Amino acid sequence: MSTISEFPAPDKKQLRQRLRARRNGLTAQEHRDAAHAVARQISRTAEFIRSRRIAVYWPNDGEIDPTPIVERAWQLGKQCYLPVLHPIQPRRLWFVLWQRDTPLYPNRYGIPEPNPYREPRLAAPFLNLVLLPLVGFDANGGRLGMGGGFYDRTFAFKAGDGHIPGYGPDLFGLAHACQEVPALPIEPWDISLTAVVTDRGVVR
Ligand SMILES: Nc1nc2c(c(=O)[nH]1)N(C=O)[C@@H](CNc1ccc(C(=O)N[C@@H](CCC(=O)O)C(=O)O)cc1)CN2
Ligand SMILES: Nc1ncnc2c1ncn2[C@@H]1O[C@H](COP(=O)(O)OP(=O)(O)OP(=O)(O)O)[C@@H](O)[C@H]1O
Repeated sequence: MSTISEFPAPDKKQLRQRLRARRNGLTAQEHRDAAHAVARQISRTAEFIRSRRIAVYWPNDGEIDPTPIVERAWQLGKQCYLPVLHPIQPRRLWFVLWQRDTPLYPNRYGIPEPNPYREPRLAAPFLNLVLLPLVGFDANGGRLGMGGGFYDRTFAFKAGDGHIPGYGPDLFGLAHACQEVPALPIEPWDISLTAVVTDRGVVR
């Protein structure tokens, strides 16, 4: 019997709704404070300091706003990339360079993204660090995303048969501290995170 199946799988869809409502219930001031606290935590990590190419995201639906860390990265001469929905492969992401003056266009979910045919594009393995938005997390590295499996598919190369340990970017999940839940089911396809960064600290 596998350990995974011994956990009663909580209704992930319901959990997602509850956690999304929770972070959307934060005040504008709480969102700003959390964004700055998370930026401060990230900026101190060895991973951030050594990274030259960092994937971030455009905040959506009450997610931690990465703007303060993007500003910091730009000031330090690091390159930031935004996820772009892959035009052909379902539920995979491309990463496209995002500079101060890069025009952005809403994708099918209304999330702004750069034009992948006009701006430089980077394959996922060549990123050094990826900041990814979480809907929920637990103390054991369990994670809950929007449910599309976009990040799981895009970074599946970091695990499984034939993978090279340490190959590919570090992955930091970003979340409000209030997104923590006691236990999430770990699914076979879940990618493992290097750390979860919240406004309260870094959980490795
Ligand atoms: N800021 C941000 N950018 C991101 C992601 C993300 O989670 N956050 N993604 C991470 O995967 C990718 C896009 N995936 C997404 C998946 C679902 C929804 C979403 O809002 N879904 C709606 C249903 C929309 C529909 O049915 O058309 C919902 O769940 O309410 C948004 C983005 C790439 N960019
Ligand atoms: N590497 C993969 N190959 C094929 N299908 C996958 C892979 N990873 C995830 N999936 C599928 O994607 C779906 C969504 O997965 P899950 O609910 O774990 O998404 P999530 O982790 O919340 O989303 P995201 O990765 O976008 O943050 C699942 O039905 C799963 O079967």
